[in-house]
Amino acid sequence: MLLKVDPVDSFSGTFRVPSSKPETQRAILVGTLADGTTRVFNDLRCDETETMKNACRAIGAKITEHDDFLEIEGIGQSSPRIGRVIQSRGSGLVFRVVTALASAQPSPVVVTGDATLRNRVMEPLLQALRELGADIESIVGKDQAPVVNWGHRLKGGTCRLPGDISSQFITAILFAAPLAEGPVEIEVTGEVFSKSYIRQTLASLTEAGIKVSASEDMRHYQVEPSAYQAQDFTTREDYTSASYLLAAAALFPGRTVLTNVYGDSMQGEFAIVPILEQLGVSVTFDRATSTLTVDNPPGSMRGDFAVDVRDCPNIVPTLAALGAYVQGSLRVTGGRLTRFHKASRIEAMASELTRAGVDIEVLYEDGVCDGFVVRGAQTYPGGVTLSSWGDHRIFMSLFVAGLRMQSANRFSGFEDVRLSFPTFLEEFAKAGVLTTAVEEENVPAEAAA
Ligand SMILES: O=C(O)C1=C[C@@H](OP(=O)(O)O)[C@@H](O)[C@H](O)C1
Ligand SMILES: C=C(OP(=O)(O)O)C(=O)O
Repeated sequence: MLLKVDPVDSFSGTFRVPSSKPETQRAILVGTLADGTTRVFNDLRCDETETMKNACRAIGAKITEHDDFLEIEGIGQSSPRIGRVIQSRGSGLVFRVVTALASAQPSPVVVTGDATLRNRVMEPLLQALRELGADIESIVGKDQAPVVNWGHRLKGGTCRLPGDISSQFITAILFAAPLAEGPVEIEVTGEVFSKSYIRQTLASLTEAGIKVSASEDMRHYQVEPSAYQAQDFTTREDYTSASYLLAAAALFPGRTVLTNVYGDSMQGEFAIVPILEQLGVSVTFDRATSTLTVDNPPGSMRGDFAVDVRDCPNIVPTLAALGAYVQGSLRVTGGRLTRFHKASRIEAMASELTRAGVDIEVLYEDGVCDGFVVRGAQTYPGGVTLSSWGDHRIFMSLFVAGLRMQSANRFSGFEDVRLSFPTFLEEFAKAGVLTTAVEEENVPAEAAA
């Protein structure tokens, strides 16, 4: 099925931002590894947090979903009692952290995932776990998922990881390190990208009572064997999900209000707020009502803008969509990590937006695609079929880009919003965005070409 989405003349109203996926996933992990009961209020319910819950249940946690909070009975000091096969579906974070945790228990475990996950880079993590004493093998022999962890425990010591492939490798070792028999040191080589996600991990561990320290440049970490302590969490808003609503608000003059917004997030994608301000859009937080108001004056988004995304990788596709309407140019650099995400996100956005008539050029550094420059226009004809490349964030970004085109577009991959933003279509429907699921064979030949 494809989703036909009609463009709109205006965008305004009140919309609810989903709770944070990274915060919810980290809280589930801490609750699982802690002794006693953890409650996670305002948690995000979506496929990828469900995958984390199921993986944690397989580790031995008891997780109950109440109306407005999760209750987790953790496994505490007992070593993880991991089921024989753990399914991480498409979630990089689940696969990487659970693979590391599986190293800290005594019997064999297979960790696997879907076709997308099985294509993602895992070799540096497996290598680092081996340096710490894990006996881990890739079943397909390419150091990718699925893996079997033979369960010879995590001894400790020093491991090395690259900083420019995925911060989730560092997060994974940090979560497992307190369970090792001795202290763990992580040395990161090369530049460290996605630091905001490592900071979120460090904050979760510190609040849980783990003895962890990090150097200022985030290239050196030390973790002592220590116990996770149960606690209550309240999850804040997700700025990657918010970015789609904020970008839509920036495409049309007027006022938009977002709810479930608290304004003190550690997520690097909070950068979408200062970026909008740079583009001439006003953003005001009201802590008393937990809302954010966007006032977009006519004539915003004019000029030449440059953004570095090395600390906010997940808004790269959103920025490409936004850039399609910047009267001047938007130059985005530092996005090289996104080629290791669910899709190669810069290539995906450049390819699909080019098909829609957008002037977007991929920027390469050291031979790898690192960013793009997009020279926007007032509008585009639309009437095209755009692929999500199997990636929820590509679908949501292209959907936003289509809102100001002249005629309806069709998109693949709309079902994938359930991974991170299950209410995406309902929220956009509040602004009058009309969507219709259509059979693929009904697509006119010229649109499908
Ligand atoms: O730890 C996390 O929750 C995440 C870390 C980041 O991964 P990368 O460092 O691979 O970009 C981010 O892009 C991903 O969406 C979530
Ligand atoms: C965090 C994401 O994915 P992953 O955990 O698979 O990297 C995402 O795309 O939102």
